[in-house]
Amino acid sequence: MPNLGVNIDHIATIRQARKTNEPDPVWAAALAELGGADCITLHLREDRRHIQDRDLEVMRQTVKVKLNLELATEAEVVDIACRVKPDQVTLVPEKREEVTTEGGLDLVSHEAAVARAMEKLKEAGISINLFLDPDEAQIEMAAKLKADGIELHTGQYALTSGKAQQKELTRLTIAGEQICGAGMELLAGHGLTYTNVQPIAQIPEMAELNIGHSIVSRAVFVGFRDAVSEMKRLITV
Ligand SMILES: CC(=O)[C@@H](O)[C@H](O)COP(=O)(O)O
Ligand SMILES: NCC(=O)COP(=O)(O)O
Repeated sequence: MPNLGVNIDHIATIRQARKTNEPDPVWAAALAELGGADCITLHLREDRRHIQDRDLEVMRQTVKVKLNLELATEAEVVDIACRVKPDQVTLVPEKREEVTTEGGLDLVSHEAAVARAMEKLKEAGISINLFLDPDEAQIEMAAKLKADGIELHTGQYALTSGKAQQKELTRLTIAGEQICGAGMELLAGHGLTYTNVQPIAQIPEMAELNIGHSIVSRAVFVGFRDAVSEMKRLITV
């Protein structure tokens, strides 16, 4: 049964719509813990469209479960991570103009940049995951770089249905076998919802799912703690 990582970025998206101080993602993190979250995930984007440096600093002091920071390989954010020391980082690709993360890292083309970032983060004693598409060559490269874990990008699975979605699930399952076979931890996330999460949670050896947008959306109507509890129940049946 996987752990639940709750991504609180989009609480900060609402706050940044007015550039004020509410709603506070720090409150959301506390309520997520009360609702059963095993990990709090936040993404410090280069353009600071949602999470701000202050959010990371305060959460480092207040979050009692695992703190997972998503970041690109840019030196500026890598240096922040090395200073603040979250328990875990997940290196992700970033395009300034994208609405949301559109795919996994391309390790084959960006090996040097990823290796540079990993070296600094390792020196700071932080566990490192890479956010990848379910692609054999990418996973092989991640093993070569000695990543601690791989978070599989489930965005394509989430965007499809029927046979196409089944095919994506098979790709993710095969990638999961490769990841575990190489001794890395298996995680997954992006676009997961209350209706599509269960087949992903049942992939053998799935250690953790990171889920944000769908939980924040439901929380608007039922409250954050209940929205998290409901997701936790779904992935642990
Ligand atoms: C890498 C990833 O999947 C997350 O960062 C998540 O999607 C929330 O952040 P964005 O919506 O800004 O991509
Ligand atoms: N890495 C995926 C994540 O943290 C949450 O993605 P989403 O559920 O907001 O699409």
